[in-house]
Amino acid sequence: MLSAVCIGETMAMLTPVQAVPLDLATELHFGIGGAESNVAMGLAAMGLDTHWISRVGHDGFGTRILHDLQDHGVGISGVEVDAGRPTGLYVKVPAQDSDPDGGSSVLYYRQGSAASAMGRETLANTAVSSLLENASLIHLSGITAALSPECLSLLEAILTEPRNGRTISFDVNWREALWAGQDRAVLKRLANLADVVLVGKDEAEHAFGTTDESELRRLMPDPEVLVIKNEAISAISLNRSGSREEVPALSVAVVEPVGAGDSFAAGYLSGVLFGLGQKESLRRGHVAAACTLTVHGDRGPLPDAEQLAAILDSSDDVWAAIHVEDGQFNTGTGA
Ligand SMILES: Nc1ncnc2c1ncn2[C@@H]1O[C@H](COP(=O)(O)OP(=O)(O)OP(=O)(O)O)[C@@H](O)[C@H]1O
Ligand SMILES: O=C(O)C(=O)C[C@H](O)[C@H](O)CO
Repeated sequence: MLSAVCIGETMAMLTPVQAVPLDLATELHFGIGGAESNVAMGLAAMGLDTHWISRVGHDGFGTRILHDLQDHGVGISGVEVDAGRPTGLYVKVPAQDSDPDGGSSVLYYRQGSAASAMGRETLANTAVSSLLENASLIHLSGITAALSPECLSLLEAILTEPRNGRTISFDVNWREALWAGQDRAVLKRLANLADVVLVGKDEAEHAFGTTDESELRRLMPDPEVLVIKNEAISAISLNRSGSREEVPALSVAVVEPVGAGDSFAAGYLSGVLFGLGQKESLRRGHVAAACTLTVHGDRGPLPDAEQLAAILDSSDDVWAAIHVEDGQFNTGTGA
């Protein structure tokens, strides 16, 4: 059976209930957020046997994270509970009207968290090693590399193990606040050890100093596939063999962009795992991202299986006419 394993930190997430600056908030909504566990939930929603490897504190935040993941069908046998360190926390402040780029801002309280203490020795945990050994896909991200030197060495250990038929994907997931004063060159090194690399054009500038497609491929020659996402425009996959596929993004009435990259990763990687071609996999990425873009929060529900299949199989003309709003996919053609 195909199985996927995602590794990384998930935090408790607090966000003002009303769209007001944090100091004026009277109520905070309590949820959870973590890029790699978002991917895990997305892969589980696509019908894959999916597991999450991480560490949480022995506290209510950690317990909530474990329950939420289980509720979404993600296996948690590879999660350690650390009695000596807390679960990480972040606060997401919604976009303000005065905000020129309309983005929400994030405050992290994750230094010294349970997950940031993961390291090479995590691989000695028998549940963890057996999940990794049996995985068809292992998904990692650049966020983990920035959490601590121990977390970085965990990624290096996983990426340099013999593959034995496994695929390792690496989402660059640039997070500005985590890289201040750290050497971002490690991201290029890690990416070149992976089989599939995903990066947003906006992130590429920060992480690699360029958004140019050929230059990015020159900097990352080793992965079998490099996927470059360009928000509302398109996503491009560049194969090591030289082939290139570009699929336009869907037209979406965006409510909030957070989590779209994770949903894209889940959709795209589900295609890779099911053995589909690049065009089909990129389309799956766009569809999953569109579902998330039309909701508040890190993940939106997918269309039912029948509609999903119809959208994914649509002609290029129908694809170009699709508009997504409130989680509804409309083609205007009745298709
Ligand atoms: N305005 C938009 N309209 C339509 N689709 C979009 C839009 N913005 C993002 N997407 C979808 O979300 C995917 C990921 O977006 P983006 O290029 O921002 O990646 P990212 O920077 O990795 O995301 P994240 O900030 O979540 O990590 C895109 O490939 C596309 O499918
Ligand atoms: O920013 C991070 O480190 C997170 O993992 C929190 C969010 O869930 C993430 O930004 C969405 O991708």
